[in-house]
Amino acid sequence: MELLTARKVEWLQKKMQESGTSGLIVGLSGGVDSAVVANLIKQASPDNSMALILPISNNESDIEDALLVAEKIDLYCEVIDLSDVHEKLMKKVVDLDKIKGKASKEEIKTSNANLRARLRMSTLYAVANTLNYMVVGTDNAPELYTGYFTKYGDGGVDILPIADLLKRDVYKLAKHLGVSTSVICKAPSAGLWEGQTDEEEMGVTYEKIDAYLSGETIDANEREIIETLHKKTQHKREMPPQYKCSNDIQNE
Ligand SMILES: Nc1ncnc2c1ncn2[C@@H]1O[C@H](COP(=O)(O)OP(=O)(O)OC[C@H]2O[C@@H]([n+]3cccc(C(=O)O)c3)[C@H](O)[C@@H]2O)[C@@H](O)[C@H]1O
Ligand SMILES: Nc1ncnc2c1ncn2[C@@H]1O[C@H](COP(=O)(O)OP(=O)(O)OP(=O)(O)O)[C@@H](O)[C@H]1O
Ligand SMILES: [Mg+2]
Repeated sequence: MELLTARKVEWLQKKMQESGTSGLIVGLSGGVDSAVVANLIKQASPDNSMALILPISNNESDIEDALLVAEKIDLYCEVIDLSDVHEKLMKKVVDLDKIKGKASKEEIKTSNANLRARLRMSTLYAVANTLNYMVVGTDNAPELYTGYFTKYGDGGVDILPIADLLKRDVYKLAKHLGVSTSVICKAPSAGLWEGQTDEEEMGVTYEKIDAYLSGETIDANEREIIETLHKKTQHKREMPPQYKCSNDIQNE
């Protein structure tokens, strides 16, 4: 874990140097992924790293956990409450003639949830642009493989230092880095609605996705869920398709 930490810290420093950026910023949720990334950016850039806590009607305990993570490693941290902005924007969306009374509750819930992630992304970039920082993402290997992230939301970042880690390795690294038990022990949640947990929404546990990605044998129905999620979300791992006028048409 010590060597892994050192390699990741060196990699972040190299990426900063190559990009000509001056620092690193992460969104801190009170969950384990962002706690690990917060530790890595603090080590990589002690004087030019920061975290933003961006509550949108979040649990008070998550905000407290996020503050504790930052405090423990002396990472500069500020809070911007986005609840009002989110509520106002969402109201304008649901009031559109094309949507009002026509979209289902489920469709609105999804849009409402993903808007949270995209407002956080916009806020992180607003700060990063001002300070010439890079936005550091927190997606891990199972999340990337299953596409369990919001396109251009929490997926909209500049670099992904824990993209290679299985969830079980994120926990190991978190323990090594001294992340508190309250953060490590809570159920992974995107926090996009009350009571949401990653595993319930995906329909498969991180343990099984980790096993699948490690080449271990898992139940056929679980493999099916993982492979379906992966296929359905391929578009999130690629650049948008670009229309190119073919030579045939140009010659016509
Ligand atoms: N085949 C295709 N080719 C190109 N684009 C395609 C497409 N299919 C959909 N799209 C586009 O993608 C959009 C759907 O993707 P997206 O907006 O991502 O939305 P969605 O499919 O809902 O995926 C987000 C999922 O990630 C979860 N999440 C979000 C944020 C954080 C975390 C976390 O772990 O913390 C988890 C969230 O709970 C939800 O299950 C569509 O509205 C459409 O614009
Ligand atoms: N309230 C928040 N404030 C700031 N950033 C947030 C907030 N909620 C989510 N994020 C950002 O979105 C990322 C994706 O959330 P995700 O739930 O996958 O990670 P996590 O909360 O760090 O860990 P876990 O998956 O174990 O809950 C977070 O790591 C964080 O960078
Ligand atoms: Mg979370």
